[in-house]
Amino acid sequence: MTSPIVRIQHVSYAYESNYALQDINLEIPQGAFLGLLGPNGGGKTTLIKILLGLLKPQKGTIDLFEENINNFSNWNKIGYVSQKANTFNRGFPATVKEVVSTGLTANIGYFRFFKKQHRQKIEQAVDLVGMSAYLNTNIGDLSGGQQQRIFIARSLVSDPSLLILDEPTVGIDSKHVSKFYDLLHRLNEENGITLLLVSHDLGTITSHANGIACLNKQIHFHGSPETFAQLPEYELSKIYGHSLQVVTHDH
Ligand SMILES: Nc1ncnc2c1ncn2[C@@H]1O[C@H](COP(=O)(O)OP(=O)(O)OP(=O)(O)O)[C@@H](O)[C@H]1O
Repeated sequence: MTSPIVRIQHVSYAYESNYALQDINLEIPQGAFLGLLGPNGGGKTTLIKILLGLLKPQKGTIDLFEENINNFSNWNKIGYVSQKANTFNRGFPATVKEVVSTGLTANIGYFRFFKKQHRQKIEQAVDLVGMSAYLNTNIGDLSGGQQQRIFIARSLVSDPSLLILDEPTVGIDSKHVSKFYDLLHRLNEENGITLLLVSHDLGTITSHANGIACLNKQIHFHGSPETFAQLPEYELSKIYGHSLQVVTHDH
């Protein structure tokens, strides 16, 4: 078995004296599609910020691609799509091509000398998300779902091995959500990109991810969606602080 590409060991993080994360242990194997679930304030964003190197935990260690995060420099291996990605105003003065090219900033020194390769990377990424017909379209003229695809393309131009998506379907209408998950499956299964998907949408995440981790200050569950769906209600309410029902969707 290959080593996990993310290894979180005994990580705790406090804002001033309030712990947002306590003794987190979590491993993400290469090729996983892990859904990270948790209530509001459960620490999901804090954990993502730690994985992106934006916050430094007071306790514990993190390895990314088998390297301690403090020595890790290959950040273009990690793509990030935030939930706020799809809030562009109509008329925002940038085309799809321009928006996607901003994902190359980390490699721009290299690409400055390889303009053709630069262009090809952008076109390939836009093709991968099924938006080739819109290369020269203004980003503000696209629907929320289309914009989110473009933001995924932007994160794909640097060839990430791990893609972190924070509530990527917030604000996207339901008919585009299933297409969006088709895209994620394609990236995961055909392109071998490991996915970490943060979501409140329990039903959708349990139908799509192949692993589930529940975070409410601590990791309360980490296992398969099938085992998660069979958790008794009292276990779920421990995770969420209130009772809830898992409604699975067909895909
Ligand atoms: N900058 C900050 N300063 C102080 N406390 C913070 C800060 N950011 C987050 N917190 C607190 O840390 C805890 C975890 O917050 P976090 O945003 O990581 O949770 P979350 O699971 O992402 O929530 P949501 O689903 O609402 O985005 C919460 O109690 C929150 O109030």
